[in-house]
Amino acid sequence: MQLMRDLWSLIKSKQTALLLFTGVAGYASVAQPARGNWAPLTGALLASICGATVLNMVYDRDIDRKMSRTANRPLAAGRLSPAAVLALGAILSGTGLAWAFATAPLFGLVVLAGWFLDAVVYTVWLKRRTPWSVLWGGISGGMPALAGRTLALGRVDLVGLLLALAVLLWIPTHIMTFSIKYAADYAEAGVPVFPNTHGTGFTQRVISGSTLLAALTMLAATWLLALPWGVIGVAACLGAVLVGLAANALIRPSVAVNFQLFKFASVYMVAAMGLIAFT
Ligand code: HEM
Ligand SMILES: CC(C)=CCC/C(C)=C/CC/C(C)=C/COP(=O)(O)OP(=O)(O)O
Repeated sequence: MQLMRDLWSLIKSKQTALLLFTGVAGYASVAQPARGNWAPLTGALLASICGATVLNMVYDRDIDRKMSRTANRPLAAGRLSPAAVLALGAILSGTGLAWAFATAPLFGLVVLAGWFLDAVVYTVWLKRRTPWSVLWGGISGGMPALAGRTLALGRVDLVGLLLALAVLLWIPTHIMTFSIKYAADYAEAGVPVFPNTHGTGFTQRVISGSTLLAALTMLAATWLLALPWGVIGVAACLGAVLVGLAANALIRPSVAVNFQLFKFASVYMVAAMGLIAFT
């Protein structure tokens, strides 16, 4: 039972679910998909995302041990063998990437870009060196949405790029809010994050600016998709709530207000991508 729980926690289930959902939304945003089908979309994408995440867990086990939030993860706590989990991450990654390339080379390239930016550029190269690592992690996080759209359409288009950009611009709302709350933990582990390197005020200004841009970018995507006006209105309202929460965090900064924004950021992404997927 503990083994099952440990294996489950290796894939950061909530993060993986949201990433996969953005891929589904990108795919479903095309009314009549020209290529591919749901099996490679969900299967190859899920295996690649899980593969990258499992490899991230292996590489980060030393810093995870130093943070109270992550110290009980199975590798950090020594309950699983790094070699075995490395093999699992490699198998998942290999299967997912091979399936993606076999389905459609362009889809494979976008999935590979997401995998590489997370597993290599973010995790191995930048996370311990610079707070700007989140930029590359954010680009990686936008790749599932672009991959889904690209598989359905057979080419990269503006809407796909806007969906990926919306995820990237949403990243500060998602992770910088979180790193304000856990700044001491990150400092302890030696991971540079904006609140520690540039100060909380600067971080909050970046969050507000990029939240506004993320909401506008998502709105532009819904408009280009020619979704019904009512749906665009709902997307605008959701964006307005997100921007309002970010403005509140800027005007009346507190750990609680910030964390409220972190939580709502996930709700916003699910809802906005849901509107795109199911309209
Ligand atoms: C630079 C990129 C990213 C970083 C550094 C990052 C970091 C984090 C961290 C530290 C957590 C908290 C984990 C915990 O509670 O222990 C988290 C949670 C989460 N992440 Fe990310 N993340 C990134 C990108 C993404 C992307 C692109 C998505 C999906 C589109 C995503 C979805 C989630 C979800 C759904 C959660 C759970 C949130 C909750 O508990 O309310 N993340 N992320
Ligand atoms: C198409 C494809 C395969 C895309 C890959 C998408 C993917 C897995 C993005 C990861 C996003 C990311 C950098 C999370 C950071 O985790 P962290 O290590 O900062 O979080 P932690 O501190 O909780 O471990």
